[in-house]
Amino acid sequence: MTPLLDVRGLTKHYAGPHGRVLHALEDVSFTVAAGEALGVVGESGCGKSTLGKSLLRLVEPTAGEVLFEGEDVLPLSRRAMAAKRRDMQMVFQDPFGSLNPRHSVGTIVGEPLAIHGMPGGKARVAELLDQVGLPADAAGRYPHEFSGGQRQRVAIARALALGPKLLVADEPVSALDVSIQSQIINLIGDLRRAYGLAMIFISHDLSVIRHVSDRIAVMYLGRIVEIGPAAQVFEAPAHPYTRALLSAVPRRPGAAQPRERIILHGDLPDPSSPPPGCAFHGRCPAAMPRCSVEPPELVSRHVAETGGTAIAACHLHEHADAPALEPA
Ligand SMILES: Nc1ncnc2c1ncn2[C@@H]1O[C@H](COP(=O)(O)OP(=O)(O)OP(=O)(O)O)[C@@H](O)[C@H]1O
Repeated sequence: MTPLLDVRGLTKHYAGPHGRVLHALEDVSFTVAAGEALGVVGESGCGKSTLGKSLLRLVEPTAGEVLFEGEDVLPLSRRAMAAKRRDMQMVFQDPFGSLNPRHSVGTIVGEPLAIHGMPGGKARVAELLDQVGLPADAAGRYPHEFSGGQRQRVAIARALALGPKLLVADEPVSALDVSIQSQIINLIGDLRRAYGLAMIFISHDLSVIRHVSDRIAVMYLGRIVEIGPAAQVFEAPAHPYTRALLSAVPRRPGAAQPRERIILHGDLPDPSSPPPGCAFHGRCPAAMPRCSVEPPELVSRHVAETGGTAIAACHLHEHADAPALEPA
């Protein structure tokens, strides 16, 4: 069956410092099925936002394909792409910057309907506000009258107005108080189920990603280094980078033993001069000599210990007789 979204070799280069090429996104491939939630996680600067924006062409990718329902959206004219955005919507991190302060909430939520000539008007806006848990009189008020969490509800209502099939949520709760974050995460989950929405949920925070994802992609320096079902990635992470990220997340209550904390030394390398070989080798506790020379491919390998399949870009995983990783 054709996946809803099929991303192939997606690459985005920016102009970097001193005339260099900044490799923000490098040869990224994955699929998302209708109704599925893919979490994308990685440190600041690894290319998560560039990925989200590239899918909707809010930045223009340098190379690759973004097949939405089997059709590559990258060659589409500006006009055809604008029409396609009925099906592909995005919610951003900053609920303060992403809403026009001069427009009432009713105008903001209703604008996509008006632009696309969709019927419904005020009644549909009222329905959307109700669905995101805002009072009916919110339509006549302005963004500054609302808290951060309420503004994010407005942004979500606007994104849902056209009945999209895919929602890209880029750090949608990172700017909010922790007490509000779970309310918005629950709201997104409820709406996703109600609308049968597929979602790409971008976050640097694995404990947030865990709650919302069917599958998880872990990014490092512009590439996916591990991807798989959420339970597999959480319970038996295959890539040493994933293991390090997870070691900082408290285990579920009742888990047998705490994870040993893996401290990563150094920073994310400079994406305008990526290291040779595996980009993670300089920080990797399991690095071997070949890691600094040969870039690893994303390969899948059956993990006897868990009975699952790990898909990771790591030389440790290229051979069936590779040494087993310790249970995470
Ligand atoms: N418009 C731009 N021009 C030049 N470089 C850019 C631009 N946007 C992003 N970058 C660079 O691309 C790399 C990836 O950035 P991106 O924002 O996609 O990462 P991220 O994982 O979303 O990080 P964060 O969570 O901090 O936003 C970074 O090195 C960033 O500095």
